[in-house]
Amino acid sequence: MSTVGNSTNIFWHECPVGKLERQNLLNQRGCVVWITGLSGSGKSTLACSLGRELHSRGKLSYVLDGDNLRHGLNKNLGFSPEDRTENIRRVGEVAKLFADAGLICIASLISPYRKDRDACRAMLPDGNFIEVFMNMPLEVCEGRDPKGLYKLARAGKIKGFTGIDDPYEPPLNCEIEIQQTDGVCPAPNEMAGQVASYLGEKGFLQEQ
Ligand SMILES: Nc1ncnc2c1ncn2[C@@H]1O[C@H](COP(=O)(O)OS(=O)(=O)O)[C@@H](OP(=O)(O)O)[C@H]1O
Ligand SMILES: Nc1ncnc2c1ncn2[C@@H]1O[C@H](COP(=O)(O)OP(=O)(O)O)[C@@H](O)[C@H]1O
Repeated sequence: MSTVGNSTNIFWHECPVGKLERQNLLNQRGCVVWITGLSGSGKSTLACSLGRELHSRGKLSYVLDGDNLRHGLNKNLGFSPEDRTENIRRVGEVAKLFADAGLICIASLISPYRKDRDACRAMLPDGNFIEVFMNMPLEVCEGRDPKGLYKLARAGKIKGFTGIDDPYEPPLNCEIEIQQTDGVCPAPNEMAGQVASYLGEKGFLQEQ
């Protein structure tokens, strides 16, 4: 195809070393673990704990954290619905490249809109987008409030804060759900273990 989006007269260049060869080199399979949930639900905590767990098993992963990416790649974006959609689209595209590189890419973003997450899922081969829903009640997230943002949002000092005056659409068909048992949240290493077990069962932690 020579026209894509606003680009005309462009051509795809195939490289001689492909995804399969990279995966064989790494003895793993590339995929995207997409962690979604409210601010304070534990997305970054799970992402880091999973990264550590995979590293200890000799598996190469990389964390794409929403907050961090807004310091660089996405620093021209705010929190309007359009900007959030563009934020998710860009991270979806980057995550797809990491998965193609053979890595286990861990993306942790609020990603509040279902259609945006589904668009990222559609970028990847079937089964290679693993959606993890941090299903923590708003009261728990607000009670943690490590950055004091809920307090500011309640005081009207931040407008359009997810869960307060901006929507969060929970996944309908996620692969993994992390939730409390009897009001207790699983410890970070338990959450990471749950995701790592899923990756193992699905064959991502070995070459094909
Ligand atoms: N209005 C508003 N709503 C939600 N969050 C806000 C807002 N303003 C700033 N923040 C901070 O930005 C972090 C979320 O960035 P994301 O890129 O993950 O958001 S999104 O996916 O585009 O919705 C989020 O980080 P986490 O707490 O780690 O989720 C907040 O620290
Ligand atoms: N499983 C957990 N158990 C107890 N506290 C947690 C857990 N996960 C996260 N936290 C705490 O909750 C707060 C928010 O976690 P964080 O990972 O920054 O959330 P998010 O990235 O979704 O905003 C932090 O203070 C963190 O230490």
